[in-house]
Amino acid sequence: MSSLEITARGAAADAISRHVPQLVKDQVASKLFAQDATLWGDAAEDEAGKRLSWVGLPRSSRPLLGEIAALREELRGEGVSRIVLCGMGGSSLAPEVICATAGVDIVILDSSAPDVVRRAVSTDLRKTAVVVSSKSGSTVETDSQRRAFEQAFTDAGVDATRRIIVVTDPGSPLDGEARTAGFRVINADPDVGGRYSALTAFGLVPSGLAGADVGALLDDAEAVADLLAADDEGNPALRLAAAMAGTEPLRDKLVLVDAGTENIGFGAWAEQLIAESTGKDGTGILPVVADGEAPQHTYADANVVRLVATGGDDDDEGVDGSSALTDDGVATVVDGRPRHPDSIAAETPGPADVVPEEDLGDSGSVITVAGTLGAQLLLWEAATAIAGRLLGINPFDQPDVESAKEAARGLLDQAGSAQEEPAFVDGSVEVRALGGSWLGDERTLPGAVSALLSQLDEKAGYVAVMAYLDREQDADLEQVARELFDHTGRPVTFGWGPRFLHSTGQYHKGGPANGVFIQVTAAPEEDLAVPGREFTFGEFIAAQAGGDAQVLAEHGRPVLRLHLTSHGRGLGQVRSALSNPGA
Ligand SMILES: O=P(O)(O)OC[C@H]1O[C@](O)(CO)[C@@H](O)[C@@H]1O
Repeated sequence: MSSLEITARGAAADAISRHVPQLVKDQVASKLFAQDATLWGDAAEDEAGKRLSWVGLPRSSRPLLGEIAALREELRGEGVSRIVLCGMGGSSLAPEVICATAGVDIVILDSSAPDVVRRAVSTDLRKTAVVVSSKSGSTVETDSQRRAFEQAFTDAGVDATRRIIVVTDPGSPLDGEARTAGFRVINADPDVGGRYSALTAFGLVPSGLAGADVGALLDDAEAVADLLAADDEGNPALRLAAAMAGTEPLRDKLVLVDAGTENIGFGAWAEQLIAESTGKDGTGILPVVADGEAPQHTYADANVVRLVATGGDDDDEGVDGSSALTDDGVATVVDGRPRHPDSIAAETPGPADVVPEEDLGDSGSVITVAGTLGAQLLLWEAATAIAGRLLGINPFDQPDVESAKEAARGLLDQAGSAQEEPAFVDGSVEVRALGGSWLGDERTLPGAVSALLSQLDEKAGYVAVMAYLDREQDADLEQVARELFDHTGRPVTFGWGPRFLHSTGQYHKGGPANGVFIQVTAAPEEDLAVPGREFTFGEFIAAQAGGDAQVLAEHGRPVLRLHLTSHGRGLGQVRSALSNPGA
């Protein structure tokens, strides 16, 4: 029996009733799984035509399993007990969730901060194997990380060609370079985009080498593939897509709440999939990852997704617009009675009765999702692609990401040139304000935070905190997202830089122009050279932050740049100012 369950309340249930019949009528599910590239309109057809192979991965990825198992045994035989994954966005987010959920260790290196890279390359090197994953083969963070590891292995007298495994598209720049250098290379399916690549070699190789049961992951995905391809009102992908992107007016803040799911860190993976797929042409769905005890997201544009443990959650049973898989197929619950969609469609052609708004408690729109990780990876990929059709956008391109990379390259070329002068310095924090004259005559850090928050659109806005720091050692900073939410009553996202540039970065620049941005950077304890390159890791991450801030400001977004000249003291000041805005 498959274990995929979607229930919905309020506006989300109403959206399901309103949109799913048409999606069934248009045969969207079966066309998607037949890789029909016309589903998103003419402008998207070319890109979609080379980005749909993921629908077949539960089967087409099977040949990888033997190769991964053999490689894992070979490495263990050589004393390898530590797997490091160098990769950004879709090249590392899935393995992080797969391994956390499987309870196996893996080190994810998705940072260009010198202190973070140094820690990764100088720990247990003799027991370490490194997977270098990059679909394009041209991501500068990943290339720099590889260079650092290659140098470290050489310095330690370890044969790097025995310890570096490369995953990349056939024919990418990295493919050729790695084979020439003698590294093992595993090619991935080129017709799958990064954020849809969880069930390709990008998700499976590092996870399998770390000890996760990737065969079971494919089994769980395969168990629901036919259900997700069915033109049927009980299809969970159709329901989730409608609930995500079909509310009227659109509730475009999708709050992902860990409400007991066994899929650890799932929100961080879904965040890139949803934000980078939908955040363009001035529209999109903003994932707001609310880990832990979620505060009440009761603002009118919130759509709350409760990720519950597989096996269901009795809070919402018997509620309209829900679909639950049972042994005998799919039942949709209407008026508390399990009914097959066919019988419902016959009897109730219009929207099924929606639970009255006043009965919804705090949130006007709630979606509850349960399912194994393998099943949910395929579910959310299908739902996001279908949501793109409902939003009228191409879910397979990321047009605005390149602009930030280009700006970063430009700043690297000027590397060493002094950054623009700060507006002022408060203790150990340099303060810069971009994207308008909103700072006014504020000359304290708390005052600057208040000035930025005064730009926040109270009906549709969000705050994005972007910390180019060490997500292990500075992890506590993430709590400011909750504190800023409590203060503003508006959604707050928190991203570690440059990691978020490959996740929500597209949305920040291409999505609705209603974000206000707080960027935190720091001088490294000690810089680190990038072997063979004319810049250091410290110069690179500073250029990434500067480039992103520049592009955001060019898009008219207000950006508050906070640079710590002394890590400890500066971080304390920033924590205090963000925890008590206007204090
Ligand atoms: O796997 P690559 O090509 O290194 O790209 C990493 C990530 O960067 C992006 O291309 C842009 O953010 C993502 O779509 C992708 O997952």
